[in-house]
Amino acid sequence: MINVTNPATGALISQVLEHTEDEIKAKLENGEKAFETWSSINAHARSRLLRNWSAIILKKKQEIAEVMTLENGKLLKESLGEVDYAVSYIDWYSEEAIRIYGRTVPASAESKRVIISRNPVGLVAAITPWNFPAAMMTRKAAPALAAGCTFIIKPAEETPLTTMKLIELAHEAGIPEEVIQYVNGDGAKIGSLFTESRSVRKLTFTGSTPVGKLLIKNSAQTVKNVTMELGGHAPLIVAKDADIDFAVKQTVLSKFRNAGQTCICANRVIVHEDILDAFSEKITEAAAGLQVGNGLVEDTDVGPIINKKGFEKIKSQINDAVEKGAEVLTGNAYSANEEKGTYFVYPTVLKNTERDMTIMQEETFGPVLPIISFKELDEAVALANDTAYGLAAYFFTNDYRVGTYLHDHLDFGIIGWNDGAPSGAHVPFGGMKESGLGREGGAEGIEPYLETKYLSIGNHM
Ligand SMILES: NC(=O)c1ccc[n+]([C@@H]2O[C@H](COP(=O)([O-])OP(=O)(O)OC[C@H]3O[C@@H](n4cnc5c(N)ncnc54)[C@H](O)[C@@H]3O)[C@@H](O)[C@H]2O)c1
Ligand SMILES: O=C[C@H](O)CS(=O)(=O)O
Repeated sequence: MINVTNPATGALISQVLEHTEDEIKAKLENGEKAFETWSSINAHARSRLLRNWSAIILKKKQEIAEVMTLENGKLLKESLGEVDYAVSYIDWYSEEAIRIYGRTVPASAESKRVIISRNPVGLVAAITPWNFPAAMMTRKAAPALAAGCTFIIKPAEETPLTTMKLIELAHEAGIPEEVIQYVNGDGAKIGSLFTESRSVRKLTFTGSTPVGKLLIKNSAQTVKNVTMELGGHAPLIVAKDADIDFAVKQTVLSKFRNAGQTCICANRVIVHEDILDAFSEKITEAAAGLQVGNGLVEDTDVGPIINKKGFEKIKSQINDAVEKGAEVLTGNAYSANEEKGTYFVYPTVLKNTERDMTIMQEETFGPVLPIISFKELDEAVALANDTAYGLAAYFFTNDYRVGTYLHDHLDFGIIGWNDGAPSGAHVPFGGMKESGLGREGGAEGIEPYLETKYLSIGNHM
């Protein structure tokens, strides 16, 4: 059994059966068999079924959001927002389903004709993280189903309930049970079953970079098509001319969403030396004013850390920075109860950080904001790009030349210019370098679920 607990209280909220190896293999076979029927249903019918799914989820929005907050710990208002965000992917791909175009090209001889078509890859296996249990699932399931693929997912052990609920609602919407399925259990074990299986033609993973690397390696044995949405370490540059108050608001929005546990949270703030004190003072005041507590309580701004492992990583990064000379402007305070298994980190702002500090090199995944200063723009770019990651980056400036220079020189897949919240179903979300492979969302997000086939017809009249 998997014990699902509330990270804010430690209370056991549910127990979920782990699937056996035989059950998982049977589901994979069923998913492969169901592909023939599902992929032959016309795209307009698939589109309608996705719209049904979207409508049914929205009717259950409050219930789903409450379950999400109970198992994830995020604020109820964030869970409500995530349900809308998750549904936006289903809506977007319900429309893309009927816009998967092929084309003809001029043949090389009068007796020939050439037709190029786009076809679903087959059974898609997905593995998703705990931090967005609804959106990370629909960001994969919606384009896969729209393309005509069948789908099986292993949600994170911390947050299986939200994903299980969404799949139950998909069946209620008329999407057949074998077309979209879930399995629960140990990630490593199920990951191996997915990568070894020849029934699975596509593996899509959202999670940490180390696990992503392992899955890419193991997928080579059957040459699987892979999408990897991995770790991040977002820089946030505040230029000399920036509107400081606006930059502070957007930095708080980016940094403290989901208690700092998102892949695109600002992880390093790089501020021009002329405005360093003014920015530091304002961001510290804002961070110190955030309420920490249970996500179900209305006035809470920052919920719990998901587990002890995440909590200890955050603490170790703060301790390392302080030992190497960082100044704590606010935070570096904790509320932990080992017996209950509850862990809270108070919003923390660090100043006088240096590149050699762990917090400047590794993803934090917590409500901690290290600040470093720069003088010339190329120095800011060098600091920002000094990471193995390439997911999201942000900068705040009203100078067109500064903005275009930074856009051109920052090596990140997602860039927010005066925008701390750049995500959406309409844009190709994803990273460069060790932040992953492929994109999810937008026109690009259905491509990973399609194979291109061309037909050359000879001896034509
Ligand atoms: N790029 C994105 O879109 C995105 C979105 C959300 C989270 N993330 C990243 O995910 C990480 C946080 O999530 P997490 O702690 O759940 O990550 P994680 O990699 O530990 O776990 C993610 C999923 O992988 C499973 N898993 C764990 N070990 C596995 C293995 N050996 N083989 C197969 N599956 C395995 C887990 O059970 C879980 O379902 C952060 O690095 C964050 O940046 C990235
Ligand atoms: O944590 C990663 C998510 O993809 C962030 S977002 O909700 O998509 O912005």
